[in-house]
Amino acid sequence: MGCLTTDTPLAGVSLLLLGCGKMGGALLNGWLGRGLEPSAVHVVDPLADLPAGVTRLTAEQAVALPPPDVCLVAIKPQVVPEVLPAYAPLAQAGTVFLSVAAGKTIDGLSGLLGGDAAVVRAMPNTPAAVGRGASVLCANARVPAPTRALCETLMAAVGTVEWVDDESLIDAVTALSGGGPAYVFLLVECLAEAGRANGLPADLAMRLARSTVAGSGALLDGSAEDAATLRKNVTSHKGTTAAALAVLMAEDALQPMVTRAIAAAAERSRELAS
Ligand SMILES: NC(=O)C1=CN([C@@H]2O[C@H](COP(=O)(O)OP(=O)(O)OC[C@H]3O[C@@H](n4cnc5c(N)ncnc54)[C@H](O)[C@@H]3O)[C@@H](O)[C@H]2O)C=CC1
Ligand SMILES: O=C(O)[C@@H]1CCC=N1
Repeated sequence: MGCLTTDTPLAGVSLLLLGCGKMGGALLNGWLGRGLEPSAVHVVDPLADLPAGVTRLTAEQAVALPPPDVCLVAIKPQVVPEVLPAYAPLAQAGTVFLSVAAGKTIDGLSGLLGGDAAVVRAMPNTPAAVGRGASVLCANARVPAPTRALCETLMAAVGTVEWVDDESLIDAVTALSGGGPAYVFLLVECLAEAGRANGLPADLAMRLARSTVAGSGALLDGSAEDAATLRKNVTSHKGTTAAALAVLMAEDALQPMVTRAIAAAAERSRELAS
């Protein structure tokens, strides 16, 4: 297993990526930016553009090489059942499979890898590309403590990490933080469109929407206050924000809609298990 140090925690870790699209690529960019050596990374992905120094392999080549410390599974959930069995020899040789595939359960993944694989199921999000991801991890009993620590080190290198023992929670995690960046970006789009509808030039509205959401995220991140307090700090008594929040916080407005959206995503995650 790769040697971990606090200075360069990713130095010496060997990695195989199955899939280097939006999420696999975001994680890889984050890891390379934090000291992972490109020469220690092999990727099986027929289509993705790869960063300089990273080697592309076929599945046959990947299983013929010495087993990597970690195999990241970042292919679409729908192709996992047909793709994963070819990598069973790596599982038998001690590689831990770190899967970010939505919905795919630890038992299901382990079964595709021969039945007794060490599997960590993770749900990250794309801000990992800039070191600001949020991941939740869950491991099976076959993952020894040092391997668990290695997976935590990898995910912690690109953002916050939390562990859960109850794997069923990962469906709601997927709905909230896995897809969460999309909802925030939609808010930017909605703000920009609302600004345009209220008379602003479209490009100015989009610039204001982007910097308002990014700035609010930075303020939230650096603040000891909770989100409700930061919201109240903006809201003057009988002022303009209060007028907007009366619409957004009406009984049938944003909260029930967001709760329904998260429930729909969690249900889709459960469906993707099979
Ligand atoms: N995009 C996101 O924000 C997040 C995605 N995920 C999960 O990450 C996984 C990947 O999703 P995305 O990156 O969004 O999809 P994507 O379509 O961008 O990437 C998938 C990649 O897999 C490659 N691929 C297809 N067949 C392959 C094979 N047989 N062997 C190796 N590579 C193959 C494709 O060429 C593509 O580059 C999914 O399981 C998804 O649930 C998890 C958290 C967030
Ligand atoms: O939309 C999806 O299924 C994946 C999982 C979380 C974010 N993207």
